[in-house]
Amino acid sequence: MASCSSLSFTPISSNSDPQKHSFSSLVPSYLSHLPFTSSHLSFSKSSSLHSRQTLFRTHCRRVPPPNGASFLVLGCAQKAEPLRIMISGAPASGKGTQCELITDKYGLVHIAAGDLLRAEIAAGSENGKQAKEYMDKGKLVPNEIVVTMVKERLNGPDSQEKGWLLDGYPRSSSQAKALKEFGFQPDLFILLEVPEEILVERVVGRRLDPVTGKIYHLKYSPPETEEIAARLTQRFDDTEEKVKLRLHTHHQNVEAVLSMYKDITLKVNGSASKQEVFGQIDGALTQVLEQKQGLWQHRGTQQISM
Ligand SMILES: Nc1ncnc2c1ncn2[C@@H]1O[C@H](COP(=O)(O)OP(=O)(O)O)[C@@H](O)[C@H]1O
Repeated sequence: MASCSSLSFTPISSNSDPQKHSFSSLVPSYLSHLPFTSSHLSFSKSSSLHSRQTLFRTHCRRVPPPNGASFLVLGCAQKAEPLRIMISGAPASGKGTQCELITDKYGLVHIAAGDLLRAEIAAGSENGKQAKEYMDKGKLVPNEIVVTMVKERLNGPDSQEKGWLLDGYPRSSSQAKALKEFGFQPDLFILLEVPEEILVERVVGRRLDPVTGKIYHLKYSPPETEEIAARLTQRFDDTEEKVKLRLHTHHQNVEAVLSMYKDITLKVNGSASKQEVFGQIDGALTQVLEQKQGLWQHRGTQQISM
């Protein structure tokens, strides 16, 4: 349901004071189908339009009198639903880099299945111990561990409010189906495509600065100082042997996942520069946002004029 940050009703042929009326008495059944609830509405003696959130539209429309009273709906600012995006690609295809650029611009909550699993390992939990055995072999961690973990993050209030960017999930059709059953449907599925020889080189040279969280590449994006160079770490599964296993797993599963999202898939050449890759993704996200905005405008107009 859309949220309406504030709506003011001002009676125009009634003597009544809107503040004395409850939502249900003031706005009976003829408005009850509007895409917001009474808890989202506020009444005001004044006719000002308050808007506290990022809003996409306002209305100024006279509502036909159903029961003698006549109201001018001065403003309903609806918030379109936030973006829900999935990003997929082989190991080192650039998901992390693009996720950073996307979240910076669109404010989505970044949920990376691999990061959630590494956090479990770092915490020494039972799930983490089990997950590590699979990750060491470049295999998918069982759904019993991954699905619940991801679902909980998607259900978090931040993800619900700001929208989400799901990275590295789903990696199999069963994971995609589980997500669908829980009612999570993305607006766009981004697939980064990079030739295998580039991927292996990227993975083997990839390093992490544990202090800043920044990712470096020994050849393509070397650390700025000797001090940083000295503290860089390598992910335990970023070796040539393990990345080949991970690539194998990726190729085994990617087609099945893609087939579930084929209508909303954006394939991007991930071997282009990071700005070029982001340019394509950004263009698609802008379009999706415009479509969502248009949809809400259409729905709102339809419902208000009923
Ligand atoms: N959705 C998932 N389902 C099962 N296992 C996963 C999932 N996401 C990540 N993993 C495990 O974590 C490992 C690291 O994942 P990730 O950090 O996304 O790196 P990459 O995509 O480069 O392999 C994977 O090789 C796999 O073992």
